[in-house]
Amino acid sequence: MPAKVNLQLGVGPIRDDGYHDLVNVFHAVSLFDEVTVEPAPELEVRVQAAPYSRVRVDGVPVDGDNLAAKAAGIVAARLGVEPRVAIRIRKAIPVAGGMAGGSADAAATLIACARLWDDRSQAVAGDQPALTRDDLMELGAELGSDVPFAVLGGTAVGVGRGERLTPALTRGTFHWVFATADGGLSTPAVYAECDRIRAEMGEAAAPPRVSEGLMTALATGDVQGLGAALTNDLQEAALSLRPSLAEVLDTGLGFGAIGALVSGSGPTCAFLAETEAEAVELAESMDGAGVAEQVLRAHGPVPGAAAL
Ligand SMILES: C[C@@](CO)(OP(=O)(O)O)[C@H](O)COP(=O)(O)OP(=O)(O)OC[C@H]1O[C@@H](n2ccc(N)nc2=O)[C@H](O)[C@@H]1O
Ligand SMILES: Nc1ncnc2c1ncn2[C@@H]1O[C@H](COP(=O)(O)OP(=O)(O)O)[C@@H](O)[C@H]1O
Repeated sequence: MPAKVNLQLGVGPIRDDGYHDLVNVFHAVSLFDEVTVEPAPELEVRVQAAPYSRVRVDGVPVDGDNLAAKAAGIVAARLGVEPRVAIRIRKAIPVAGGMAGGSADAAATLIACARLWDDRSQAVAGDQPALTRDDLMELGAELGSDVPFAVLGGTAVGVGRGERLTPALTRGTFHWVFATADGGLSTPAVYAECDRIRAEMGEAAAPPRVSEGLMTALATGDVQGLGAALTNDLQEAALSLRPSLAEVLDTGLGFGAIGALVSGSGPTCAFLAETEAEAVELAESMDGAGVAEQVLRAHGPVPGAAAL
């Protein structure tokens, strides 16, 4: 189940329900959590770092608060069964890193549970599959704004709170380097800091619009154009809460990254490289500079969550 980076995160005014209106261009990258779901006497969640991964999983809940457990509950309720499953999560996506690892685990669990409980529901529903991918994306939106994209994958434009998706046309593969940070950032805290800074500056948030330059760069596979078009309205807030990220971004740009930004609410920073070979070089240089907890490499776009 892939991680994501936001190629454009346009944050508009705060809505009555407390969410912000967004233009959120999601891009799924080849950094995967692995989730297995098996029948069990009762709902159970186990979380560990994936083999060869140094992800710190201590902050991840192993009870009903885990997004994967909530996903199992929501599918069970829809199909009229009990959520009696053991969910095992092997994490390679940084936790609370702005790469939507929890959403990836939730998407995987939605798909796995729908498949596991499909037989019973088919008896009720005839030849129709129990739940289509669209149904699962709808259920996912109840779990979190990023979950529908984790089901869909690829590259997509999200509006509303980020849950209403349209796939974007892309050409080719893009190569990324990610610099993780020690300790996560809370998504609500970063949105609140963005509001605080705007209020302090007396700025009224305008409704965000999709960047045409970004869409053209994606459709034509123009890496330089993509690098120039990367934007994140939460970046200033993430930097305000974690000033050390400025040095991380500067270091990557200094080593020749053709674009750099904080991924979503951070603190992971994303760097675009011209080619795979340049990504390897950039990752080595970043590693040597010692400004990141961990340096990871990935490519995108990749498909969304899938049952194997
Ligand atoms: C910022 C983004 C960018 O993709 O993700 P991360 O970088 O954290 O992974 C998303 O907008 C996060 O999506 P997700 O993590 O699913 O958030 P949710 O559970 O829906 O909401 C958590 C909290 O974030 C804030 N929130 C979220 C979405 C939105 N459009 N406006 C908001 O203000 C609200 O404070 C909300 O209570
Ligand atoms: N399966 C899960 N994996 C990771 N975090 C989870 C999960 N379920 C719930 N959480 C909680 O959600 C928070 C944010 O998770 P995550 O999706 O990793 O980051 P982000 O929202 O920054 O992309 C974590 O700090 C953790 O408390």
